[in-house]
Amino acid sequence: MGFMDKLKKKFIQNNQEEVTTKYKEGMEKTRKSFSGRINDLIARYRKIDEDFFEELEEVLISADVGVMTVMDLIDELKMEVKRQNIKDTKEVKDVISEKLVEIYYGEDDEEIEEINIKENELTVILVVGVNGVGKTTSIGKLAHQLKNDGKKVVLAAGDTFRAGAIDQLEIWGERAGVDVIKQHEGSDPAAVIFDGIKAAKSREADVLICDTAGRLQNKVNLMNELAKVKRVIEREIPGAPHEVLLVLDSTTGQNALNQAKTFSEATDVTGIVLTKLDGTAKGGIVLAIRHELNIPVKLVGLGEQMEDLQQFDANAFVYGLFADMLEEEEA
Ligand SMILES: Nc1nc2c(ncn2[C@@H]2O[C@H](COP(=O)(O)OP(=O)(O)OP(=O)(O)O)[C@@H](O)[C@H]2O)c(=O)[nH]1
Repeated sequence: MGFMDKLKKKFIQNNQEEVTTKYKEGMEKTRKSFSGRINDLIARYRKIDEDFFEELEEVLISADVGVMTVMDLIDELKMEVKRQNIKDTKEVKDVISEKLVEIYYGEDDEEIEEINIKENELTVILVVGVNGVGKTTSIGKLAHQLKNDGKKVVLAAGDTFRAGAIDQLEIWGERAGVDVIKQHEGSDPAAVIFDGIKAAKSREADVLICDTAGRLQNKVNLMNELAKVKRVIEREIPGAPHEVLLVLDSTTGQNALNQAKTFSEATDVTGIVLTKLDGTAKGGIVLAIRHELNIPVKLVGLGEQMEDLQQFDANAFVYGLFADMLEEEEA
């Protein structure tokens, strides 16, 4: 049984078909482009040779997989093709799917990296990222999901810089049915977050999600602002923040990678929220982020609905990428 068949079986056994459907739908653009180009390659090359690998390399790079990641992946593929003595290009697609999962998880045990939510104590999540990437939307969706899981959630409107950011967060708070702590535009973000902590404590909340402004023009300012916010949080709650989530827009490709570099230099980013994966044909960015920056992707945006923010699962991701392979077989 091939890797993709095994994946399918595993998802069915675990009653996770809903997850695979979300990924399949959300990754349609990437699948059509990426998998389509690989199909085209396979049709043109009967035998696996150097030229085949060279073209495959181009396909992977143009899907934003990242040059370093692609090099490693191609090396792995070459070894595996030799080891299994694969001659037929048709079989190679299954090997690619397997290696993509392996390259994502790297040396780690294959394990989904969940958001770190503490039991019986207040969890503080700091959310950073530049404007327009889907930060507010993602905070709203996360709040909604945590609330559905039975958690009491409070939001702190720490983006006091962008006009309208506070109102927007309030709208999401209303939608999700959670409290939003705010001050006026232009006030000190650290002060808002301080208020948020006080409120979360007195209301016995389980999770406090803090929005922040993401001004990138000046790295020193960004660093200072984030450091100040973190100091306030650490002082009030030892061991917090429990997560620093960086929101990136997957449609921005290399820019997203550059933002990740800048933010991880400014603060300890513990996880990535990758939005708008449904809006790009270059979903390979997930692999580049993980492999080249070594920061786990914890959540992905697969659409505009509340439930479309999904925990990242590399197996489901690869399943979404190559789902047409299984349908071909079934047909
Ligand atoms: N299709 C799709 N759209 C998304 C996703 N996440 C966010 N969006 C959309 O992206 C747009 C920008 O999102 P916002 O949350 O308003 O952007 P922003 O991050 O608030 O800006 P800041 O709060 O200033 O950082 C909105 O129209 C969202 O609906 C996603 O995963 N898929």
